[in-house]
Amino acid sequence: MDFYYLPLSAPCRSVLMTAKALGIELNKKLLNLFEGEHLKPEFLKINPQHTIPTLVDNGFALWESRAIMVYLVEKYGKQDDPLYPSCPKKRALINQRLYFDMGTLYQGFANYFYPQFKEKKPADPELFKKFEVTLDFLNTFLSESKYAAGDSLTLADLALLASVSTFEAVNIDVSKYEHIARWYALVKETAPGADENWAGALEMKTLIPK
Ligand SMILES: N[C@@H](CCC(=O)N[C@@H](CS)C(=O)NCC(=O)O)C(=O)O
Repeated sequence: MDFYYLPLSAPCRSVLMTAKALGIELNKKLLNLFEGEHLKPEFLKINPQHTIPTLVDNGFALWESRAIMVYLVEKYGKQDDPLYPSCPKKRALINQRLYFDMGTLYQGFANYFYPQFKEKKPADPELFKKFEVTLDFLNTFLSESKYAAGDSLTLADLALLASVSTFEAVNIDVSKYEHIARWYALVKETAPGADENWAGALEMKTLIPK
């Protein structure tokens, strides 16, 4: 399976951790966004939306990290795999966390951080406050269970771990959020592929404005 990615990208890292958890070997292909490789015709043929991560499984191309994660478990995981169990309620909770991670938490971070490195704008305290509201939500979710969506590690933890590692790498302190801090210490040590995730997250430091 070809996997187009960059280590610093949080969505790419969550797929890498999923593959690791499932014991899948990916044929990793670095795609350098900073050099515009994602806009070349050969990549646009695979993914017209030109985003990474992108997976190509025997001619079947898929992008959107959380869709890739779910595909990998459904195609290559165990029956009723604990990463994404078949019980509709358990699955629904995992999906809720995945959509929250994409549309609220990471979006809140991106709204605050991206203008600083993309447009060289100063940090906006109002946008930071809005981002903190999303961290409060995550803290509340994590006060209810050991892992992000119940008593065991699921895809929700892998996606959220990739995001929170990115925050830590760019010096956003989550230690004041009691439940995030407890959960983060746990998954950062124990999630499959956590080391590779952290090594990639550290590359985000290159984007911190000087
Ligand atoms: N929601 C998408 C986000 C993908 C995304 O925006 N990836 C960035 C890198 S982290 C990218 O490919 N940017 C290049 C572009 O959008 O042209 C996912 O989770 O896969």
